[in-house]
Amino acid sequence: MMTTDARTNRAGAGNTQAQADLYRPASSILELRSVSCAYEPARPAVHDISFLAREGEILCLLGPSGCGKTTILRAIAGFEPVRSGEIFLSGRLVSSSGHTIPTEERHVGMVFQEYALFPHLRVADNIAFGLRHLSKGERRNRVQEMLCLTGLEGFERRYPHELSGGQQQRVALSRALVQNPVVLLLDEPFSNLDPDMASRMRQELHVLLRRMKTTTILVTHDHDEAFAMADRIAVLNKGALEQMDTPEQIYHVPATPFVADFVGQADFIPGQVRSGTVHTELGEFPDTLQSAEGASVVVMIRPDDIHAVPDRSAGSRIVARQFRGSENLYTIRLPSGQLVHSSESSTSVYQEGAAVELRVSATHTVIFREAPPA
Ligand SMILES: Nc1ncnc2c1ncn2[C@@H]1O[C@H](COP(=O)(O)OP(=O)(O)OP(=O)(O)O)[C@@H](O)[C@H]1O
Repeated sequence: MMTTDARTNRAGAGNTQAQADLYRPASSILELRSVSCAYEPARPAVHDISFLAREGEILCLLGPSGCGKTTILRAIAGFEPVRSGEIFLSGRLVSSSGHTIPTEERHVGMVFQEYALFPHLRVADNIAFGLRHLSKGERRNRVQEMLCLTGLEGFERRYPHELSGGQQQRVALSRALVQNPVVLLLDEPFSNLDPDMASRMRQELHVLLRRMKTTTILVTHDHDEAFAMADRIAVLNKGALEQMDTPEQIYHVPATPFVADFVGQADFIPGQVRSGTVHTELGEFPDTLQSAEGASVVVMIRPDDIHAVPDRSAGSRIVARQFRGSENLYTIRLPSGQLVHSSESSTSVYQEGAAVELRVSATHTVIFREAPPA
């Protein structure tokens, strides 16, 4: 398999004109330019996708089922041809319309939901599978190094069926990482683990990827997972890229109502623009859209920006309390009947029906022309 040097050389190679055409300066490890893929000609599964991943970056593809996450991952791996657009790995053109470099020449590492370990091979042999070109001694050293990094020392002689789900996942990761891939592709790698184990594995993997400085593309439909793992998140909807940004920006400054709604609890309060200000039942907000006088807009507010204070004379009422361990999430009915949410500390316990005054912190409110479809 490849070494770091081979990677650098490959990106800079190209003695003939034909080769030169296939290479471009490696400003990024992975770049997609206006990529579209379709299983059926008339219905693109992903459409006009552009993004790049920098060296060592952990990038999450986040979106609901069927939005095209796996298709993008498969196109990067070379399993899926692109209809139009280009994919570059280390500056090398690997996919374009009518041109697909085979998977085995892309030097990508992959871990799928079901891990796909070889059941008849012991842990050490599973990890060493892609290292057959190395000498026996070198192979042993590399496997030992991975066992140590992933905490699998002592398990090398076990078969996959003798391991827990979390241990199997570590073997799958080791098998991918031991080959020093240009990019590591992870497709919902925690979906087969129970919540506690998934959370532990997320933290372990994060530390490991940081230590190895491995550029990683992680597919998930779970926004908490994306927030916990990613340097940047690409939010997808119906085959299109809605927003690509840091987790904080995605959460606090969503580009579209879909993103706002998908990545966390959000309330959309209707308002009217008068003299550059949006007037709503919850108060006034600056109109960042610079709408026409009298225009109808909605204000997106997160529960952490709405603070509920008990006040017998207030017109809003607590409808429900959801205890979430570190916080209470309250559903509150405004005098108009609209429901909004407020997150309060776990020690602030208010009864159903209690009257509360709502204070909104305007720092993270976002104005949209319309609410997302119900
Ligand atoms: N082999 C296939 N043949 C035809 N259509 C397909 C095929 N694979 C996927 N699709 C369609 O392409 C679209 C994108 O699918 P994809 O698997 O990439 O979505 P996803 O976001 O990964 O979904 P999930 O989270 O459920 O895995 C969907 O509409 C899906 O039905």
